[in-house]
Amino acid sequence: MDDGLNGLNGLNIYLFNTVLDSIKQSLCIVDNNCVVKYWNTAAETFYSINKEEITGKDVRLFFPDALLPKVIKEQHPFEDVYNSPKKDYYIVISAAPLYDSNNNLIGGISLERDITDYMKITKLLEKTTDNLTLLKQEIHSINHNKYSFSKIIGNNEKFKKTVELCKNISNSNINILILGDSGTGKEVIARSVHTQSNRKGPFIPFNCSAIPYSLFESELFGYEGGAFTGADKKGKIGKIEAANKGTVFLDEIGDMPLDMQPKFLRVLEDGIINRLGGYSDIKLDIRIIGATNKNLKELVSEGKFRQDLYYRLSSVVVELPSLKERKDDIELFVYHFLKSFCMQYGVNIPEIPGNIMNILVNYRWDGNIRELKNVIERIVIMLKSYKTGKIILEFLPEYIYDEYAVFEPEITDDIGISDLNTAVTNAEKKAILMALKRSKGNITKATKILNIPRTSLYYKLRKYNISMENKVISD
Ligand SMILES: Nc1ncnc2c1ncn2[C@@H]1O[C@H](COP(=O)(O)OP(=O)(O)OP(=O)(O)O)[C@@H](O)[C@H]1O
Repeated sequence: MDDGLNGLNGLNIYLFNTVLDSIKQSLCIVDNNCVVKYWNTAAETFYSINKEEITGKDVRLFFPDALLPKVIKEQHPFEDVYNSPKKDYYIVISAAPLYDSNNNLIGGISLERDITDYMKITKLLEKTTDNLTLLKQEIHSINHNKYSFSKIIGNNEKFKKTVELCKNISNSNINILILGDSGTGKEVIARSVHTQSNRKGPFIPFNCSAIPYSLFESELFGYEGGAFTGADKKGKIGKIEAANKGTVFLDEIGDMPLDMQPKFLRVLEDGIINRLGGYSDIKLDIRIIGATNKNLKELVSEGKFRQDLYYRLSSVVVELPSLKERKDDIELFVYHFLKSFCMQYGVNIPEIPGNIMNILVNYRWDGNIRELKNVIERIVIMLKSYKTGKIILEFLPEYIYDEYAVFEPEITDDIGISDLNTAVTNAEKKAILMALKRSKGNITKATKILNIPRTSLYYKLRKYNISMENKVISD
């Protein structure tokens, strides 16, 4: 007769132990009083509890929340129950009641799969996925908010006040007129206002001076199918309509043709447009930002710009200072653009020599920030191609360095009477010095003036011990 777990003896026990110890999962067998009858080697290793220690004892003494007592009580199997029996360890338990041949409950068995490594990898994966999501969001926000007030550079007080004003009115629907010379950042400001406004529609720029008169109306207001010869049969929406729920940026607004201005005034007043060749009004939700480097008031007095349009446009007028009015920001811009172009071109960020920074700070910058940005890009490109590792004066565009280059060698007329060889030598030295003076120390130009190869000039400089130390432009 089978007496359950207590019926295991001799060979049976030996075989039983060998089989169960070869299982890689932790295994525990208890009798119907929850007393441990078997504890395999894998369980010993995982829980650091010896067989001798636990066998014959109530499993609840070691594991108060063990699953086996529940299995025995409910006589119900459990499969793949997730548990973390100790910190940073994870298992999946399956447990079932055990019955003898007469179907009497004799105990329970549990098998535990160690999934710690799997859980660690899963957690790592989750973390990596989270990081990836964050990075994606970051990239999205960088790409979509390429223009935002936080990216606008400038510590100049006048400029900071202007930016503050723009920030404050971003959220309202008020029209803005931005005044400033070319390259002072009018479009950057307009785009930042749009980003900050949270208007759902797009930012549509339109340059009033870049569109031929014949296309102006159809480009800005759109047209109905067949409105004019060559027009698309389906018609086309104009820039203003395309910016519905967003912002239209009208650059060079002073150049808007006079006969277009009443039509545009209607957009400003009622948000209504009529496509070219169309009869129905199209109501839009539009914010207008205009910009110009011209004196609009003067254009009004000359009759080139409608006064009512001017007043309507200039609810808020923002004036951007030119770069020479914000000299205190030039160094900041230089370092900002240097860093960003070095990253773009894969060049180590170099120091800027004091004399070069001096030139950059004192230059006129008629083209404002755009011009400065282009000069810094040029410097970085030269740095990359010439692999000098440092910025030299010749990297500056010629029109800038010519203005600042100085080379004042001492040229004496007192050659004196001497033998012919000495006289020829002295004359040659003088010619070289004068050529260098005229070329402001530029070797290439001096060789052209002297009509000799570059190598010859270098040879003669050494021969006559002519130092180029006073020259601002290095060669
Ligand atoms: N405050 C600023 N911070 C960083 N970059 C700027 C700033 N202002 C202008 N820039 C850069 O200078 C360049 C010229 O700016 P933007 O096109 O806005 O000038 P603009 O006044 O609209 O010129 P234009 O009248 O010729 O259209 C752009 O490349 C822009 O990125």
